[in-house]
Amino acid sequence: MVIKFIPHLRVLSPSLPVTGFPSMKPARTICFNGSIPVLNRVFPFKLKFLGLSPRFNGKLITRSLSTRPSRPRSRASSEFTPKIRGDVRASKSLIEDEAELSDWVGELRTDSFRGRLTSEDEELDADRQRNRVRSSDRKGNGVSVKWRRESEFDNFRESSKRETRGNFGDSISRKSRFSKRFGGELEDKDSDDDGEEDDESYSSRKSRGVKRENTKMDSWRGKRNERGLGSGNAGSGRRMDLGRKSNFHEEEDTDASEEEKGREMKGLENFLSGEDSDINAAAEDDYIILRKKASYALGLEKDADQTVTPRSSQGKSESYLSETRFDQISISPLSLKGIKDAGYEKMTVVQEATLPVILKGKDVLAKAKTGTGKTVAFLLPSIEIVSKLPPVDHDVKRPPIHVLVICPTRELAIQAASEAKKLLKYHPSIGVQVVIGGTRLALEQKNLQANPCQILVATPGRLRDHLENTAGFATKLMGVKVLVLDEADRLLAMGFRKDIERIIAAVPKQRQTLLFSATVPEEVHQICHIALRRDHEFINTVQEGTEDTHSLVRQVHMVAPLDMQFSLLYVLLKEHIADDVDYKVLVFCTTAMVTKLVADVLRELNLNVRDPFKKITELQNKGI
Ligand SMILES: Nc1ncnc2c1ncn2[C@@H]1O[C@H](COP(=O)(O)OP(=O)(O)OP(=O)(O)O)[C@@H](O)[C@H]1O
Repeated sequence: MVIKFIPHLRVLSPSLPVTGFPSMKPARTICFNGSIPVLNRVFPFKLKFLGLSPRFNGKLITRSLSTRPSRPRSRASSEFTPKIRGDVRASKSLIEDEAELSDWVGELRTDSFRGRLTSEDEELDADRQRNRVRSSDRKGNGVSVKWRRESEFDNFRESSKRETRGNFGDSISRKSRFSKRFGGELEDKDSDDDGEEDDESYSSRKSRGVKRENTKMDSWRGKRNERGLGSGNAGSGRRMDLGRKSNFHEEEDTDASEEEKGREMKGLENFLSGEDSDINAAAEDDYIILRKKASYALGLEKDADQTVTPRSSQGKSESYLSETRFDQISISPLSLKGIKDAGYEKMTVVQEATLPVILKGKDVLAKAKTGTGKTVAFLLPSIEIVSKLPPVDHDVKRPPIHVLVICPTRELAIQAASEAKKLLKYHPSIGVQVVIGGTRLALEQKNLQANPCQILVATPGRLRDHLENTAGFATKLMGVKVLVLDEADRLLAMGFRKDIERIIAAVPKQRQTLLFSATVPEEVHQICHIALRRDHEFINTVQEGTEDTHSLVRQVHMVAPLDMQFSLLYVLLKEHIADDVDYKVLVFCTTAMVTKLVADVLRELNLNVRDPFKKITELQNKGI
């Protein structure tokens, strides 16, 4: 039976354009340059016309998701300004990103964006807006900044579509209906340099488009009026607005050719025409491609073109279980019962290799990958050693601690203590306690006093704290028979060397020391010199050439432009959830603020999101 020691966990980072870990194999990279209609459906007025990852003059540009017209911006940082990706990243602070996201989410939370999840709702809404604003149009309101922005997006979408074609392999070489139509017209335009003709065709297009323009513009204007964003120049009309748009382009891109202008007008016309069914269809196509790519990346579907990276790098068994059962080695019946109740029957490779040696009383340096059962490997023999010691007299003022386990993190310490509790189920006289940073020292002192324990699991900083500030603690440590340094490499990498040296000095020299580590760099060797006896045994369960990462943890990374990262995250989550109803996904974001926003938006999208901050507040309230 193959046992998963680590749940199938996928690590997605929506906010990092380059998500890489040292051990991560870039199995496949997904670069996607289309727009994603997922959010368009959910937040139609927010993202509908945001072409994603456009290119400008062959260079990648990004645009902000924010639609706040009220925020004053310098022209250089205008949302319409084509930006080189690197420049944007460098110049835009996280705080700005957060502020924009915050506004965006704030708007999403308003009632006006609720309940528009169906196309019917969208249509109803659009009708309402059209009717509402038709009257305001008669009053001569100018076209809003938003309109201009959307036209601009449309143009960018177009240039993006054309220029990124081919970047996406076969998937993008299939022209979307939108780009086909548009591309075809452009070709005609290219072969025709007659400016008059351009004007003519422009004005005929324009006249064709007026009615539609009203419809679409009204919608935006209505929206803008709703939000009290001003009305522009009274009586200026559309002509002026169009002029404004052209001026904008002249200012932004002095090199814009006639062809480009024509293209803009075309894009504008397409936008004004309201024929967004084609856009949606193209976006729908792109969405399907993205979904497919995501499925392949997550291993939910087999990609005909790509070979799926085997989970086990060397094609070996994924199981870390050995053939030896726990009842085949000499451990007490009470421990065996605990093991059975925990659901363990066979030992893992590291347990099989270390248990007999530790039970013989030898010091051990064990190298084993994370998640391979190290905790049981050091706890079980430790429990056996304690169970053979004479019971502690209840009258003793400072009952000794016999086993001291040092873990690098609070989580690992809690995990080890709970594993110990499982194994101690039938050893009622042996107690286990945990002391970790981030909790109240006084509370721990009280607990140690009230419930003496023979096994103590601790993080180094807090243990040192107790050594220096808890009365009688140093005396208790003088009873240590077994010292365990779990994840020694991490302990040292996290800068606990001084603390460890202090702890080693505080426990008796006559003891057994077990040092478990996933890697054995020079620093670990140095600690071995201080902590382990010379005749210690080095047990290595990591075969040469195997990767550091657990073979059951599948890793892929995708590179996506900032402005489509949320959409991509959403698609991936939906794919994963559809595949696994008992889903558990951790999403890491750059800052606490972004984390909260992403959680809020995912919740708006009806995903079951655990609020990362709620848990912390709960723990703080409980005084932990
Ligand atoms: N012999 C076994 N049979 C089946 N499951 C086991 C066995 N030993 C341990 N496990 C389970 O395997 C999982 C991983 O074990 P454990 O946490 O001890 O690994 P680890 O190497 O200490 O990992 P980490 O480095 O993260 O602490 C746990 O859920 C544990 O309950």
